[in-house]
Amino acid sequence: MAAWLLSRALSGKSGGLLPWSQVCCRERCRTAPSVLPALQDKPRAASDLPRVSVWEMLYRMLVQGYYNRLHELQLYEKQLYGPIYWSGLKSVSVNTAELLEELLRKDEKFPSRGDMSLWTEYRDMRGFGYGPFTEEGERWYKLRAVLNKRMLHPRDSAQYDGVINVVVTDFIERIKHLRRCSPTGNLVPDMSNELYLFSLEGIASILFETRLGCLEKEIPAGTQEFINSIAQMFSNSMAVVITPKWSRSLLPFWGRYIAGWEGIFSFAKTLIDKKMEDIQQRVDNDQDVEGEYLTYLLSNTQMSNKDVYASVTELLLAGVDTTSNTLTWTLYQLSRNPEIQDRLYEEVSSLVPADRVPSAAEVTAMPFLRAVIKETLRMYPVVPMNARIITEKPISVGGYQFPKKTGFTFCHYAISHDENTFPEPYRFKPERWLRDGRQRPNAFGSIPFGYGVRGCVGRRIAELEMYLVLFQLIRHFEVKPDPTTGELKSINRTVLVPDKQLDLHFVDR
Ligand code: HEM
Repeated sequence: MAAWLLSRALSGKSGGLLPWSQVCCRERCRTAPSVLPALQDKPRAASDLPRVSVWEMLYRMLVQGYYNRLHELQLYEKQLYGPIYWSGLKSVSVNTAELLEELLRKDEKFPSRGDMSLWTEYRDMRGFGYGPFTEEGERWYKLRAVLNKRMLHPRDSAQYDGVINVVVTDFIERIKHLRRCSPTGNLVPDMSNELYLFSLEGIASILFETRLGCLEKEIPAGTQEFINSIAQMFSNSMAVVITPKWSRSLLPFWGRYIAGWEGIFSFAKTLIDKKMEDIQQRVDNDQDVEGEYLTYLLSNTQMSNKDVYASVTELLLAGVDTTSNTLTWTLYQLSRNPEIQDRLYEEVSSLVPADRVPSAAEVTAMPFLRAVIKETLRMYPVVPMNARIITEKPISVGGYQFPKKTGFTFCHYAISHDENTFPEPYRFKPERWLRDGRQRPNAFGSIPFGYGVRGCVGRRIAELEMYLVLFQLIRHFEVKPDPTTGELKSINRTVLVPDKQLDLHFVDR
């Protein structure tokens, strides 16, 4: 997901880049504004704000090597320039919860994150439609109205607990198998990879209504090719953004990038076409058409096939790395905080009898389980920055007046590490989210799924997947760190990922 962030960062339209630099900041530190006092009635001109030039951004990213720590740059820039500043020519970085709230409450009817040409070009070439990520304006609005049904409301997503629980059960079996293969009998190497396979299998079983075999001992060849295609598309995206169009026939990146998309779409299309044939057969035989999400899209809506291909593919791409990396960070933190893990175990083992798997209603009613995921997403917002372009009219934010078409970059990572909102921001403290009489943090301090009508459509599914798998993992195993792993740092690969492999011990309860 988040291709738009990649292209914005590199085109200088975004706020989030790098360093901890030695670049002289003395002057800027003196001039960094705070937000204007509410008493000042006349908004100031946007040109009064400090500005990070495109060259500074490039220097920090390429020379100082912060290209993969864009989230850390948000913290540094806040010190340097204050809570709101220009990044490049067209984008303004917003770096406090209060300003973020002010801006998002003024968001438009058809919110836009900006240029998505990195993804739309392939769809245009092949005549596919656009999905929820790439579509804009009224067409996007209508598309979301269709996609939201059966997905966004907790009541709708709850119906997938059976499908997800089957995948979770297979995942637990896989963990047991991997443990047996290790010299100590309980070590599972490379949890990020395992959780990626789990997340792909989980979301595909909802979207395609079929199993891909990611959790089998031998992953089927077609599924492996699909996984490789996704990796190929993402790994060539950066090169495609930074190299000029004229070089596409000379350099290998564009060809590989397109080949990645071809593999992704052809796999998705095959599965969707097959489902369509099944539905047609049932209709021809006067049988009821029953099914999950894909059946709903194919049989109950006005969507054309090419729109279904695009939407299902985009939902799938958005739903794998996000969920799997959040789970990776959760297990990492739980392994290092045994007292928090014990408290979670107490909750999961006391609320559901040991001989059955939990339902959606049961896991969503577990306050500590929910708090653990919420705290993980605060510390490691898997989408560490986001964006909006306000296209229709001028807008004032923080006492400054911006012309229409101004882009805004949201510094989610820095905002969710602001110690004014979250005391001890670098400590994993799920209890800060409990509704037990304590004061709740500012809601805009951590909005990992975005906000408003353009917010994450898969949020409820993602939460359900994460609750169900975490429940089973913690009920079955005590998760312990492997001493060779040490401390993990987060790096930015459009989503926040660990800088090295995470191996964990799974000891039977
Ligand atoms: C931990 C898991 C996830 C996180 C943290 C996450 C986060 C986000 C964020 C921050 C956005 C941008 C929202 C905005 O601009 O206001 C987004 C958009 C989106 N997400 Fe998720 N997401 C997750 C899982 C999923 C899953 C499982 C799916 C698919 C079922 C999904 C599908 C999408 C789609 C399609 C969009 C674009 C929506 C639009 O533009 O209308 N996400 N997500």
